[in-house]
Amino acid sequence: MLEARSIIKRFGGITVLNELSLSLSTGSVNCIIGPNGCGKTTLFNVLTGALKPEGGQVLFKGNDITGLPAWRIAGLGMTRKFQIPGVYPELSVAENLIVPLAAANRRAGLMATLFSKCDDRLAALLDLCGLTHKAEQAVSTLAHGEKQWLEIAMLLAVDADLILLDEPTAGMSVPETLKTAELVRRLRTEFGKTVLVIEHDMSFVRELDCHVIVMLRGRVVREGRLEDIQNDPEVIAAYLGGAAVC
Ligand SMILES: Nc1ncnc2c1ncn2[C@@H]1O[C@H](COP(=O)(O)OP(=O)(O)OP(=O)(O)O)[C@@H](O)[C@H]1O
Repeated sequence: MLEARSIIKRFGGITVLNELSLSLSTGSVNCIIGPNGCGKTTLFNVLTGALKPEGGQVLFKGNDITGLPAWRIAGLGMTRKFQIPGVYPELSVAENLIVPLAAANRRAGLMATLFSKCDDRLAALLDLCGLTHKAEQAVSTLAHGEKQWLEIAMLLAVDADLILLDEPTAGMSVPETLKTAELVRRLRTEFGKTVLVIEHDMSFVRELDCHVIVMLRGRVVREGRLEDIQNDPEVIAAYLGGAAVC
């Protein structure tokens, strides 16, 4: 689905991504962990076209997308969630989902059925984010976690192949975090999506039970199951100067 080859990104004299390489297989859930400032968000910015790299190559579904503008990359099927929920607070939950559903229909050339074709998919998305009973409620009245889940469902509505989530559990309670892990797993199992998540919360990473990618100083230094990497000396040293990862 995605391959990053030797990506270099510098800000002034500082090299933030230092020949970073990674690849994501289609239909996989992947989680990037790494200490503050190691370049995780910068990587998302390069992958999605918000930043141009100084070196390297990004391949998405076999196409070279290096340096393409963000709107082109989004149109090719890569979508991203920021930490702060990007929802329309004055619209209802259902309306928030109908907007991206209609946009997807428009892209697919279904102009005559822009809204009428949304019904089945709307029900599935409301179920995914657990908000069927609040479909007509204004989004401004939702709890923080509910807004995050709604936005993930909105990403699904545009029918992207690759979904990038930047710290989706930030500010969530433990039950909300567990529910978010379940939702992200369903993106793969029920909808066949490829997912790449940045996350600091190790209980969430464990709950996701996915492929873990460890970043350190702008590179990928380890990959594998959480149970395999959590006792790695370099990974432990990267966190809190030696405290265990979990
Ligand atoms: N636009 C920018 N201009 C200059 N420096 C930047 C810019 N964006 C990021 N940086 C720097 O690049 C480094 C990596 O930042 P980045 O946000 O990618 O790290 P991160 O791993 O996502 O951190 P965190 O876990 O705290 O979110 C930091 O030193 C940051 O200050």
